Amino acid sequence: MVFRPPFPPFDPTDTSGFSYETVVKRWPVILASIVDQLHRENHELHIQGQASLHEDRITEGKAIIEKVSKLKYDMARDHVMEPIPSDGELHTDCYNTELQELAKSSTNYWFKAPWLYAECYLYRLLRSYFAQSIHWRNFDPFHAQKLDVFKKSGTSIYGIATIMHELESEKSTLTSDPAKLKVFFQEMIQMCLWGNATDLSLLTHMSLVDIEKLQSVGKDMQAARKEFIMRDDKEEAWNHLITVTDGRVDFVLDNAGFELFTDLVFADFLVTYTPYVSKVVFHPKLIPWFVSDVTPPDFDETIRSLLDFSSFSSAPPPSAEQHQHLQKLAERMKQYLSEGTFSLSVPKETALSGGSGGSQSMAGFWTTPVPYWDMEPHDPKLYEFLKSSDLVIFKGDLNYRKLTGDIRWPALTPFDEALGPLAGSFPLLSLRTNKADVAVGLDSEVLARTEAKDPKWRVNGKFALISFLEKRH
Ligand SMILES: O=P(O)(O)OC[C@H]1O[C@](O)(CO)[C@@H](O)[C@@H]1O
Repeated sequence: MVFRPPFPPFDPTDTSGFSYETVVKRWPVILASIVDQLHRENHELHIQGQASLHEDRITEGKAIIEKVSKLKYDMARDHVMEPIPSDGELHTDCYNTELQELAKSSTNYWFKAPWLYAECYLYRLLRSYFAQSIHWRNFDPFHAQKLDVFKKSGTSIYGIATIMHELESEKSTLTSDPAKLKVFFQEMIQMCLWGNATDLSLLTHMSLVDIEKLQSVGKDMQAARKEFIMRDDKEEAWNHLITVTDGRVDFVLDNAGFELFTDLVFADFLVTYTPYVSKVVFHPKLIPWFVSDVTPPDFDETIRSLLDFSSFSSAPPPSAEQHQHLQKLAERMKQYLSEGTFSLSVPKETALSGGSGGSQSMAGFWTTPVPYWDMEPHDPKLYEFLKSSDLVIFKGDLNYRKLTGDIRWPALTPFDEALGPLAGSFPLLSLRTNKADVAVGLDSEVLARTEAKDPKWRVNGKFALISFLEKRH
């Protein structure tokens, strides 16, 4: 039995909502950037002076440019959403069956379809253009963008690596003092939460000396940040974690680059310093997704970049010590990966779409349009796997939208109610900066205060929700 929520989903028929703005402004820009990227790739092949060698690839590239341009045209004119072509990859039926359902209510149009469905459909449709080609099957149109932003994050990456180095020298003090561990755990959550913000000034500097300070004057600092965190379940998450011994944590990943680095650092902290966690599984997406989401090739590249001194630009340039700190941290992550302490939910060498034909692995579900409350009937294997986790951390805004179905829930709706049948299946922590209209589990006073302060709190990325829910036994 699929779950039927009591309210409708967000869609662009409400022209004051964020979904309308996305369809009108954001998606066209994303499509235009793909076209630009493909032109650049084709141009590169030309100027290499080997156009005849790459003729087939160039021709296919032009055909994909045409398809993306037509899509942009159709979208702007609110044309009907075409079925996903049979491209031999995952979920065509799932997307097309839903499209037929939408057709019954004449909502199979770009400006009428539920936003969550339409946005997932967009990335799956784009994938089909590349998947149907011979020479562009393994091409990620967002890869250059992801790498570029990551390379520019050097200053923060070196800063965090040095903090982790300092932590190491105090390991015995830290591991024997749960109060200190708790402070660090909470800081790690903050780092991970704001990891996708461009303004990284919200990152707290962490050292043992600072922890002492945090424990005494911490209230003020937390209060300053609390203003932006509209729901804060860090304490609940900690109280859960300390009941676990040698457990497994799952990260349902969001963005590649700096955000993935913060996820890896949090994971490193959990297994290196706490007795609670001895294994971490990272869940990537199998296809290029929402521009910056982590695919298996991105994951692999991140570890390689962290190990390579020349990867990052930072101002001022890093010192030899900073290089060493990052090297050591990255070596430890690499070791955790090789010994299985860290793992991906798919083999790490997995190509886009899971390789030829696409594999029915545990990563496929994340690129369906299905709200997570229907995870069990749609992907029982994944559901069972997550049920055996000691904590599942859902990163970012899109995961939050899928957890809550991107439904017009009143903001005071309890978090567990908005999760539908998923609630209580496993201990769940959602770390989300608000970039879409849906928000639940809020306190009425916090809501009123925030509304008065910044009416754009739902979508401007300045506010955040840390939502934890325990497993029901
Ligand atoms: O990377 P995140 O945090 O999942 O954010 C993606 C979000 O960005 C948006 O594309 C809007 O900017 C939303 O559609 C989506 O939920």
